[in-house]
Parts: sequence; C-alpha cells; structure tokens
Amino acid sequence: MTVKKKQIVECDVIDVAFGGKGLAKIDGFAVFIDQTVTGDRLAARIVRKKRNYAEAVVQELLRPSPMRVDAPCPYSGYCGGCKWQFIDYPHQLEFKRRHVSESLEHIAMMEGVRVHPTLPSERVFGYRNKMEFSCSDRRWLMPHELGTDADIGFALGLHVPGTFHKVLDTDACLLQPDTGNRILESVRRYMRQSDRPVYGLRSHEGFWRFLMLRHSVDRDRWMVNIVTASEDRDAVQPLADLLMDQFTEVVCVVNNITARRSGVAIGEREIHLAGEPVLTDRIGDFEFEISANSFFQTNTRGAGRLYETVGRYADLRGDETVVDLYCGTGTIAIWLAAKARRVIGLELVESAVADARKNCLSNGIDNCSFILGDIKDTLENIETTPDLLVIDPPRAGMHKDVLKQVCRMGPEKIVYVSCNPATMARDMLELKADYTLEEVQPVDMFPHTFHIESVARLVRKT
Ligand SMILES: C[S@@+](CC[C@H](N)C(=O)[O-])C[C@H]1O[C@@H](n2cnc3c(N)ncnc32)[C@H](O)[C@@H]1O
Repeated sequence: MTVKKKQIVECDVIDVAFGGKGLAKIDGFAVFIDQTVTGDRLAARIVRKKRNYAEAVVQELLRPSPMRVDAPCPYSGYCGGCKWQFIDYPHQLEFKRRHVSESLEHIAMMEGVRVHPTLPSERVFGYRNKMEFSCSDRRWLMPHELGTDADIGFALGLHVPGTFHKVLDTDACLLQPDTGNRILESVRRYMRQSDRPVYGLRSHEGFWRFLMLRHSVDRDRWMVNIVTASEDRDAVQPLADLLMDQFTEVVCVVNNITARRSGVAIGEREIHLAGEPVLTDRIGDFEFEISANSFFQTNTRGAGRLYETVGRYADLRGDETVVDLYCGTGTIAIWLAAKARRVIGLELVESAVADARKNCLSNGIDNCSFILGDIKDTLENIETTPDLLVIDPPRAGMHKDVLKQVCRMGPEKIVYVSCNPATMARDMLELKADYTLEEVQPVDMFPHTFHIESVARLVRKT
C-alpha cells in the first residue's frame, strides 16, 4: 500500500524519532506523527508525502499508549514551548538517552558506546530561569475559543510550533516559576489598556514587542525586560514602576529597543528603568551577574549537574592547562579553575568575553584568561598542547577546520559538551581516528521537550 496525501490510515506508533515525533510504518513506509508515542494506536491523516517518508497528524487516538499521562498545561499540543508533556517523565529520559546512543551508532558509526541513563532535571516544571513571550496583533485561538467573541487583536505569549506569526495569548507557562506567571498577567493587563499599539508580526508596525523574564534561583528575584520597537519612556516607565510596586520579587526592570524586523528579543539599545542594573544567580559555589542579554544556561539547577559531570570527566589534579573552546561567559572555565593550573577560554562574542572576565573577578579567580575571536582563527595561537580540551559548541557543532586543528593539537583528554546529539555524533566521526570515546552522560536540562545535553569523555589513542 502506498500512502497518499489526505489519506486516513490506521497505524501503531512503534518508536519516537529524533526530533520528537512518533514513528509508524505502513507496509514498511515511515510515517512521522506529531504528539504521539510508542504504543499509541491511532487513525492518522497524511499531511505531507515525500519519497522516503510521510508526515501525518492525529485524527483519532484509538488506543492510548501506557506511556501517556495527562498533560497539566491546557496549551499542550498547541504551543511550541514543550511538546512532550503527554509522555511520562521516565520514558522521556529513556527516549533522550536512546537518541544520543542511536545518533552515535548511525551518524558516527560507533557501536556499543557507553551512554549512561539520562540524569534527570531536579524540577520537571518551573525549571526555566528565562522566558521570552512575544506580542502580536493577531491572537491564535485555542479550539474552545473558535466562534466565541474572544478578542483576537492582542496576544502576549508563546508561538504555535514552527511559526513566526501565530502567537497564543498564554495565561501561564508551567516551565517558569509561578511568580513569572503573575508578572506576565500584570504586564498583559497593562499592555492591553495602553494606548500604544501592540506589534504586528506581519505588518511590522506597533510598539510592544516582547516580554522577557529572568529568574534568579538562588535569590528568588526577577528581572523584567520590556522589548519595544521604539523609545518612549512615557509608555514604559509607568509599567516598570507598577511592577516594582506590585512585586517585591522584581528587582530590575529594563527596556530593550529594537527596530529590527527579526523575531529576536535583543535590543540595539537598552534603557535601565528601575531597580538594580543586573540580576545575580549562583551555580554551585559561584555567583554570576546576568544582564538582560547575557547568555546563561536556562535551567540553573540543571547547569550545576552538567558542570559537575564536566568536572568529573575532566578529573583534574591541579597542575594542568585547560583550554575551554566556545567558553561563553566563562562558566565552565570558572567551574574548573580551582582544580587547574590555568584555563584559557576562547569565545566569539565580545560581551560574553567581557562577562567572563567580570565573573572571574567577582569570584576571586585569577588563573583564567580569555581570547576573543572565531576559534577557526584563534585556536592556532595557542602554543602549548593543553592537558585537557573542553569543547561546548553551539547546536551546529564544530567547524571542520577546527576539528582538524584539534586533532593536530592532540590533547590527552577531551570533554565535549553538546546540546545536539546529531552534530555531536558528526564531530565524533571526525575525532574517532585519534580518540576513543570512553563514555557519554546525557543530562536533562529541558523536561517535556526532546532537547538533551550530553557530556562526552574522550581519551587520545596511544
Ligand atoms: C553552547 S554555548 C556554550 C557556553 C558555555 N560553555 C556555557 O556553558 O555557558 C556556545 C558558545 O560558542 C560561541 N561560539 C559560536 N561560534 C563560535 C566560533 N566560531 N568561535 C568562538 N566561539 C563561538 C557562542 O557565542 C556561545 O557563547
């Protein structure tokens, strides 16, 4: 049987594929179905047909999988924030472990690598320390709102999966602590009543663009970043004052201003409106000052577990030279500094390097230095072979020239941290002639999503 677009097929979901969709086979032909899990029997409608596979949506769930749980969030299935709430947490962890293991098998052609059970997140809800809510002049309605007199001219919330212009008017997001939801509601009420218009994601006109909330887990304090399309202090200052009055937890309000059309909540300019200029949080023994646009791991407690794993795999004695590639704001360098002779961090973004230097000073660390620039150009300036190389690249993984330089450099040990099992496996393929991949520890920083961090320990072949 060949499947056709719009056809309804009855099928059993036999696995969950990389990317988080359920996989069914119709006469051996792969069909990927969003919001399904192994063990589901369902009627599915084919929505896209390609040469080697098709995509389908659930028409009717005929027999639910035992792995299913009731998703506590009313937006589950409609919101792009988290798509796995309907799968019980132990199975989420096992799917993530398998995705890491299977990526290594299929992409890196490495059989039998020790991939440990996924370290769970300490919290499965309320774990995110940073949320970005988009404004829109078109509200995407939930099914129960269709045909009602719901106001469709305003939304402040999260996007429908994979869309730039469909925004839900999200009352609350369970991924952030509850105070964040009370702040969200207060801002929504203010923006709705304001005489400044909300931004149109198609027209690119309007004033209110994003609301970004950041939470310090250590101090239980909040930063509010109001992102607008232009400067208008009369519109934003009363909102800042209101939030400072209403919430003792809010210690900092800033206004980022961006005229760019892109959907990125970073301003070309920032105005400090109220309270302190930055938020302070802690990972392990170290304190970090976080400004509105600084990079900081979004699951603070999870970051602690991730860095503990990095420290364990690094296994430093105190006399080593460590090079930390893609060091960001220096969090890993700082974590390892006390156990090393010196750490050199390499990073592309100027503000991240400035933050890294500041973070060293405020934590009393004096054996770290940082080199600004593209690693493709800066790595060759490192003259000594480090005892340990830490590599924590962005989702896209490493540039192939950098991989070659790493092999030429030949450090004894590598600890590779990854947020993308597929690019990690691709990079392992390049490293495997010179290095043995001893073990991999997946660490869950993002419950209810298919995303997974991994830490890999590699040792140079003799
Ligand atoms: C996944 S983050 C790692 C951050 C840090 N290790 C942490 O745990 O907070 C990746 C970092 O690589 C940096 N980056 C991306 N491409 C780069 C390049 N070509 N050269 C240097 N740094 C780069 C990014 O700016 C970002 O800070």
